[in-house]
Amino acid sequence: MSSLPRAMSVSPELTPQKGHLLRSTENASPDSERCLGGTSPSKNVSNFSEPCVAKRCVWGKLQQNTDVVIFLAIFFRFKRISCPLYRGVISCRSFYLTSRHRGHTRRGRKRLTRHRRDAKMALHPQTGRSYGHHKDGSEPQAEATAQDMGKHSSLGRVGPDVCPIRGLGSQARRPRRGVGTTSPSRGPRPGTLMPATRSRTRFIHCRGQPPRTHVSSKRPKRSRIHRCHTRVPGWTHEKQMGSSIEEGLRPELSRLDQDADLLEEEEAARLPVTSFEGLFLEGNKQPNPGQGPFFYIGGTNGASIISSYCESKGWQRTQDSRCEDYKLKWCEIKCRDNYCSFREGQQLLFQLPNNKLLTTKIGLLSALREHARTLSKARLLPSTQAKVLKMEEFFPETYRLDIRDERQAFFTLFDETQIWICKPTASNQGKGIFLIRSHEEVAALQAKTQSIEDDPIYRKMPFRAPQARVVQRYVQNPLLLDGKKFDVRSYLLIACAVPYMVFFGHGYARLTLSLYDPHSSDLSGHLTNQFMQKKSPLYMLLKESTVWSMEHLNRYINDKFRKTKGLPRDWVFTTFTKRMQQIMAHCFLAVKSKLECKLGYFDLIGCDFLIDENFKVWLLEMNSNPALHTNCEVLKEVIPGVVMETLDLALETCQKSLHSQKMMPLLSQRHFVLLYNGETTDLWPRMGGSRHLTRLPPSALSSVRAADRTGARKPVPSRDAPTSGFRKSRQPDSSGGSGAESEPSLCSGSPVNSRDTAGESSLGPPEEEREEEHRSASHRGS
Ligand SMILES: Nc1ncnc2c1ncn2[C@@H]1O[C@H](COP(=O)(O)OP(=O)(O)OP(=O)(O)O)[C@@H](O)[C@H]1O
Ligand SMILES: [Mg+2]
Ligand SMILES: [Mg+2]
Repeated sequence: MSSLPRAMSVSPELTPQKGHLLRSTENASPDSERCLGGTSPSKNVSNFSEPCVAKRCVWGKLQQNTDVVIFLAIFFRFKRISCPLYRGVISCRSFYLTSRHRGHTRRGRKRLTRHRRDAKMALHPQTGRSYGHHKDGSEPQAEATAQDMGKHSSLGRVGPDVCPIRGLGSQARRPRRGVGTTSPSRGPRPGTLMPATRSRTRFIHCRGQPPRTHVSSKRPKRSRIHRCHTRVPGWTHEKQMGSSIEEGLRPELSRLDQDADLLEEEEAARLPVTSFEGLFLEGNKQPNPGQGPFFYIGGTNGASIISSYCESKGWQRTQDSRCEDYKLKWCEIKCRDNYCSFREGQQLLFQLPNNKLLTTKIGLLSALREHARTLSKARLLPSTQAKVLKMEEFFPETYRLDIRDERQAFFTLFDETQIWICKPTASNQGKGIFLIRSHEEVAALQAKTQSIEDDPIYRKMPFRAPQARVVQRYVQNPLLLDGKKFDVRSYLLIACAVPYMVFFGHGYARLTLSLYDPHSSDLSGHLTNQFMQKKSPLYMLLKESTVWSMEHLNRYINDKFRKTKGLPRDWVFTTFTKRMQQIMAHCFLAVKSKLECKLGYFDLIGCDFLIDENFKVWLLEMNSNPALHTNCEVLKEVIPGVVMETLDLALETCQKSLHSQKMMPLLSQRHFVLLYNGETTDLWPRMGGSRHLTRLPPSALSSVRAADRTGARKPVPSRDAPTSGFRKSRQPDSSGGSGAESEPSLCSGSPVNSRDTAGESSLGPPEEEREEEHRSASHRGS
C-alpha cells in the first residue's frame, strides 16, 4: 500500500492531457476536495484542463493525507464508478500504453521527447522545471524516482524502455522491487506488464482492456474495435471482457486518445511501407521472447502444424485471443471482433468473413442458382456461346426445406423409387443427416416442418429454432472401392483476396468401414465422413483403410476400371482433377463478387466430391475450417503439406500485393494449382485507397482460366502407370465434362450489389446465420 501514493503521482509533469487527467484524479487539495466532495463529474472534467491547479492539488493532498487518497483509490477501484479518479487512471493507462508503444520507434521517441518538453514548458514556463515540485519541497517516492531517472538519463531523453509516464514506466516494466531506472535491455513481456503482487499496479491495469502485447510500429487502436458496431452475420459474438466498463468511458477515452492517435497517425502515414515490410519480410528471424511477432490459433484443428510453421518463422504464439498485434490469426470459429480490428495489409486472418456463401449448404445452393440465372441470361448474348458448366451436371438436385414452396415441390415430386438425403445447412461431420426413402418418412418430415412453422414460440426463439435444412437427391450408385463407398476431399484455397489468387489442392479419399448397401438403414455405410467412421468400434483397428491417398485411388482406378470403363490412364489426375477444378472455379465465380475481401484474408475450403459408377463427378458440399487432423498415415502425409503451402502462399501473395509486385511466378507454389488469378483478370488498386476490387466492365472480362495446369500432385508411379504422360493426357472426359469447357466472360458478372439469395424468406431469420453463429465451440472441421 505504501506504493500507492507513488502510483498516483505518476505523470505529473508529463505530457499533454493524459498526464493532467491522472493528476486531477488524485486531487486532494482544496480544489480537489471540492471535486471529491460532490462536484458534478462534468465540473471535475473541466477542472482537469487546468493542469497546474490539478497538480498542486495532487501533491498537496498526497502530502497532507495520503491515507485518504489510498482509501479513495480503493473505494473507486471497487465501486467502478465513473468518477474523475477512475477516469484518470484509465486515461493514464491508456496513455501509458500508447506512449510505450510509440516509444518503440526512433521517431516515436523523438516525438515523445519533443512533446514532453513542450508539456513541461507549458506547465512551468518560468522555471523550466518539469517535475512535480511541491511548495514545501517534499516529494513522494515516485517523484523522487522520477527525478532519479531524470538524473540518470538526460532530462529530455526518453527511450523505449522508459515509460513516458514517469514512475509508471519502471513499474510497468518490472516488479516494483528496486524501483529505479529501468534497464534499457528489458522490454515489456506480454501479460507481465504489471506485477500482480502490488495492488497499486493491479489497480491501474485491471481497468479497460487486459494487458496486451504491442509490438508492431502501429499502435492497435482500441477504440476502433468498440467503434465498430456493424453486426456481421455469420459469426459468434464474443463479448470482450471489461468492454462494458470501457463503453461507459468511451467518450472520455476517445477524447483523451485523440492526441496520441493524431501523433501516431502522422507517424504511421510516414512509415506505412516500412512497417508492412517489417511485418511480412521478417520470416526466419531470431525469436525475441515476448516481443513477437505473434500468431494466434483458435481451436485445435491443425494447431500443431500451424504452430510449428509459425515458430519456424520466428513468430511467437500468443494465447490472448484479443491480442491485436498478431501477424497471423487462424481460428476455427469466426468472430466478429477479429474482422473489426483486422489491419488490412498488416495481418493474415484465416477465413473470409462471409465464406458461408460457399460453405453452408443453403449458401452454396443459392449461389449456384443465382449464378445459373446470370449465366442463362448471358447465354442469350451472341458473344457468349461458350459451353458453360451447368449446375445440374455436378450438383445433385436440392431443395430448401425452410422455404415453403420448395418444400412443397419436394413433397410433391417424391416417389419411393428414389432416395433423398436431408442435411442441416451449416452442420458438419454428418450431424443431423438422415435419409428419406418412404412416403411415411416424407409425411413425418412434412408434419414436422409444418408444426414448426405454425408454432409462434419456435419462431421467436432464435436459438431453439430448427436448423434450416436441405433435401438432396441421394446418389444411389456411387463408385465403390472394394465394395465401400467413398468421397474425395479436395481444397479450394483463396490465398489472397486482393487481388484474388485462388488455387486448387488435392486432398484424399475417405472410405466407409462397412460395405455399401443402398438399402441399409445404417448411416455409417452411407456417410463417408471420418467422424461417422470413428463411431465404429472397428475404427481403431481399420482406420488406415478409411483414408486413401490420391495416388492410391489413382492406382486402384487404373487397375480396376481403366480397361473395363475405357478410362484414360491416370483418370484421377487428369479427367477427375480437371473436373474438380472446373467445378470449384465455377463455385468461386458464383460468389466472387460477394465475398468480403481485404488484403490479408485467406481461406482454405474443403470440397467434397462423390464419383458415381458412371464416373460422373458430383460436388456434395464445401466446408469452412476443413479437418486438419492427422490421425492416419495418409493424413500425416497430406495435411501438413496442405497447411504449410497454404500459409506460404498466403504470405507470398499478400506480400506481393502489398508491394505491387507481379504475382507470378509464385516461389511457394508446390502442389496447389492456380485456378483464378485476379491480378490479370480483375482491375484492382495495387496500393493505397480502398482495396476493394474495382470491377471491369463485363465486356472487358477475360475468360477464366479454370485450370492452367491439370495435375496438382504427380501420382506416385505405379508399375503400369508411368507418370510421363499424365499431364499431357487429354482423353475424352467420361464424366461428361468437356476438357475445353470454360466460363464465358460474363460468368463472373453477377451484379456487385446482388443480394445473397441465401437470405431468402425462411422460417424467421435466416437459419444458416443462426446456425453458424451457434456452432458449438467443439465444432471441428470435417
Ligand atoms: N447427395 C448425396 N448422395 C450420396 N451421398 C451423399 C450425398 N450427400 C452426402 N452424402 C454422403 O454423406 C456424407 C455427409 O454429407 P455432407 O458432407 O454433405 O455432410 P456434412 O455433415 O457436412 O459432412 P462433412 O462436413 O463432415 O463432410 C458425405 O460424405 C457423403 O458420403
Ligand atoms: Mg460439411
Ligand atoms: Mg462433406
